[in-house]
Amino acid sequence: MSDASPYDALLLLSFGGPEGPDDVMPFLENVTRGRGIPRERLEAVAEHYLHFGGKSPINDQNKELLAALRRELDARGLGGLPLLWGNRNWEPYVTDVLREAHEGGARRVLTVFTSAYSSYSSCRQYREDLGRTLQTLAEEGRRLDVDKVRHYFNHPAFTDVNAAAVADALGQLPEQARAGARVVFVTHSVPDAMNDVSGPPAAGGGAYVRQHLDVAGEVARRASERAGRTLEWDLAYCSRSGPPTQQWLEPDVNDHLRALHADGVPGVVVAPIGFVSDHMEVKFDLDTEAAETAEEIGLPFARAATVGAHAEFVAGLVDLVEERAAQARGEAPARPATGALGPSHTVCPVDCCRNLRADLPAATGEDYRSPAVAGA
Ligand SMILES: CC1=C(CCC(=O)O)c2cc3nc(cc4[nH]c(cc5[nH]c(cc1n2)c(C)c5CCC(=O)O)c(CCC(=O)O)c4C)C(CCC(=O)O)=C3C
Ligand SMILES: [Fe+2]
Repeated sequence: MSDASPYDALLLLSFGGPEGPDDVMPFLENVTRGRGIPRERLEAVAEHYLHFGGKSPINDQNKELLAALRRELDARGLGGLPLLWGNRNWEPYVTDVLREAHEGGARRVLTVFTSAYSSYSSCRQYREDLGRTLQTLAEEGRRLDVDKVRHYFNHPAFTDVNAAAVADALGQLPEQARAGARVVFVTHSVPDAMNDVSGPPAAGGGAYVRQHLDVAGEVARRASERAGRTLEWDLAYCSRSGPPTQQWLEPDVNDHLRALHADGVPGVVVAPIGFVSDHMEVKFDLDTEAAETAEEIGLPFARAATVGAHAEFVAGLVDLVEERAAQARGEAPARPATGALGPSHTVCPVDCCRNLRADLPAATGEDYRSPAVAGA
């Protein structure tokens, strides 16, 4: 019998995205407030959204994931566990969602981020969103506690579903491009400085890249087994922003495709392991821009699916919910992980994925102290 106690609600915490053309600029202002993104970059990114009718794909993808999570929870006898959805940058905003949950009786909420890796952008910034929310609710006299599931980049469900997707995409390449095809794993670029401080300080930083390399190697190994031959692979990056003076992780996927073509590689599978669903970065930066680059140079190109709401991935997330709940009850559940890094920490250590701009309260960390509750 499944057990999610001591948690009384589960929250999917995500990025948020615009629902139509009028939302695009206000959304981008929410995302970039105080972050020093050049105006030209903002205008270019607004065009990406407008190219798709001003609507981000991310909200519908989250709704699909929520429906799949609901089915899996119900199937495991967790039909009574409320499932919530909140975002950082667009409605439904996480503060509103947790306020309403508190009103409905929730006191201890477990969260799953729609992001699998360690870094300020992919982990700590969500923890700060929760920290700010708990501060707001405390000022309103509401006490709520939150925890999160561990990073799932190396959970077997994540690596397995990605490996099947790579093998499928390989099969979509024209016959003559298949044998020597390269797998190009892609993730979101971040500033070098952000990568340098990613993960627990005790591990020496650089966790963002290290985790991706670990997943890439494991996914390639599993996809090679499926394909019956050893697949060569690289890691490339997309969606660089920020001023040109700042160093971000490279190579850019477009540059890398050109370099592979120049080396005589006959085809590529582009596998966006850095994304859990087909976000705008996947739809625009890969399916539109990188696909155009490949077309231009005559390089056969197939894009591997993201995990999305795949049943095996969803089951893995619910396994992680059960695992975290068991830990919260003082039990020692199995913590499966693929690759060389082992299961990630349960509670983020002090200065994990440090914020280089400001020191803000970040919930679900070792040094986090719940704010004083007004009137308590
Ligand atoms: C590591 C990472 C993830 C993966 C982890 C996770 O999933 O959270 C991610 C996700 C996402 N990023 C997204 C959108 C944007 N990110 C931006 C800006 C930035 N992202 C960064 C990093 C990441 N971002 C960084 C270092 C910046 C620079 C500014 C800053 O330091 O904050 C900007 C501003 C314009 C621009 O400069 O591109 C936009 C519009 C969307 C929504 C997509 C949709 O609508 O489908 C999603 C899921
Ligand atoms: Fe981003």
